[in-house]
Amino acid sequence: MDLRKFITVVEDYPKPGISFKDITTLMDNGEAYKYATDQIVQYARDKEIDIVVGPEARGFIIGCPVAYSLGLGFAPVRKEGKLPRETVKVEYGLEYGKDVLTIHKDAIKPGQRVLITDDLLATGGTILATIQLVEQLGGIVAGIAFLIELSDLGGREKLENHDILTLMSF
Ligand SMILES: O=P(O)(O)OC[C@H]1O[C@H](OP(=O)(O)OP(=O)(O)O)[C@H](O)[C@@H]1O
Ligand SMILES: Nc1ncnc2[nH]cnc12
Repeated sequence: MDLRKFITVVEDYPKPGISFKDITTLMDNGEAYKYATDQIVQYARDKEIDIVVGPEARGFIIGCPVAYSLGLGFAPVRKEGKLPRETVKVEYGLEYGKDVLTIHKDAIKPGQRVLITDDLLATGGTILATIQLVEQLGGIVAGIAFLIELSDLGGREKLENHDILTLMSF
């Protein structure tokens, strides 16, 4: 299936010069959403994953159905102030800003193998921060899966020591 045709490109959103890749037109198509989810599940199957982790908000949309399908749990990475118990945190840069990501301190046990999911790899800031959070807790990043890679923003180069899957690129 050609997943690219389900992505809507919105120019100059949320700021002039940004070409926004809107995944909602993939998610609201049951066949395309299932196909994309199944591709990631297939990628993860032989990696002996213990838990799926994804950053808010769009990492949840990708990671939760993958975790469900693999029969695994999902641990959310959230922006600061959103998780109620003790967290670890890391500051990171975005294509259009800066923020702090957190995860519950007990979300991952040392030695657990983690699949990280997100919708899109741009500069790689979000995913690098997520990797740091997982590793701070002693988790092993066994795979990282995205729907979309923006190939001009250098994210892939920052992840060169990791096993990554992207389902389409722009
Ligand atoms: O590779 P990067 O340059 O870090 O950019 C990619 C990240 O940016 C978007 O999330 P955003 O922070 O906009 O949050 P949202 O999912 O809550 O909209 C997107 O969902 C990725 O997580
Ligand atoms: N160009 C883009 N489109 C959609 N989400 C993004 N997150 C970071 N850059 C993005």
